[in-house]
Amino acid sequence: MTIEMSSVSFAYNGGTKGLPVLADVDLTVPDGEFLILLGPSGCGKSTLLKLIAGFDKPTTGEVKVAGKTVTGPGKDRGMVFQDLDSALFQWLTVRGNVEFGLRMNKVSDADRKRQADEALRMVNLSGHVDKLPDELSGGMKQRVQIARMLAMRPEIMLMDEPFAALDAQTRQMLQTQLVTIWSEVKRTAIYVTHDIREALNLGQRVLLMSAGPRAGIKHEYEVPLSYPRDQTDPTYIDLLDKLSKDIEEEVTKVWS
Ligand SMILES: Nc1ncnc2c1ncn2[C@@H]1O[C@H](COP(=O)(O)OP(=O)(O)OP(=O)(O)O)[C@@H](O)[C@H]1O
Repeated sequence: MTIEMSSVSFAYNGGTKGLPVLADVDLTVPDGEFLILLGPSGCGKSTLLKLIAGFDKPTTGEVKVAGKTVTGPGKDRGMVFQDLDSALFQWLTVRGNVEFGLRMNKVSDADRKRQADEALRMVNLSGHVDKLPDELSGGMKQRVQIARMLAMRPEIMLMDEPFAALDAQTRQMLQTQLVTIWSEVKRTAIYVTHDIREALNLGQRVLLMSAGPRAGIKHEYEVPLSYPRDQTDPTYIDLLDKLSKDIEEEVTKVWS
């Protein structure tokens, strides 16, 4: 599904306090794209994602999904959060967590089992369905979150720094797995990160956000490389260099 944002501004508390976090954001995400939102801490990446998810409403402007104005959350959009512990129901098993949304939506027993099994297979957790979140590593918890989203079969997958709290090796392994899943399900994906290599390993397009307040999209970079990304490819190295300089400029603004 295509996502369109036109002249979107957003201020917490409806703009009564302080400056808007986001100002005049125009953005089109074509159906099936893997898009990265990259930017300095606090610039408004999560806020932008929440506007697409429908958790918040733009103060001005409009967000459309498949041509329809977003007025709240919907089954067409699934979300994965950064938080390792509060995102999962601690009292439910892996299967219980993955099936939760399907139960809420009154999906039949047979379909619920089939959709959950398929999602668990995609994240390689089929052998851990009876474990509780407490018994899982950080990487496994994030795979449960991804499975929970996949089981609902959303048209749009929204991911807010899902691997940020994980060690480098696990993060790289999950990046590879995520690209495989995205290639299989062929859905639109928007992924928030402040890690430049992660952006280049995952995205077909990387949007660099400017420092807030009144943040917007500063530059966009196409990543014309096949998966898995070869980090020694001159194009990869060139993009890494450009993005590093560009983001450093924005981080400097935050601290000056
Ligand atoms: N619920 C809220 N109420 C008021 N201000 C908020 C709220 N949530 C976020 N903010 C502020 O909005 C700005 C953007 O926050 P946001 O979380 O979108 O940034 P981010 O780019 O995702 O940051 P990070 O990379 O650190 O997660 C920040 O200045 C933040 O303090």
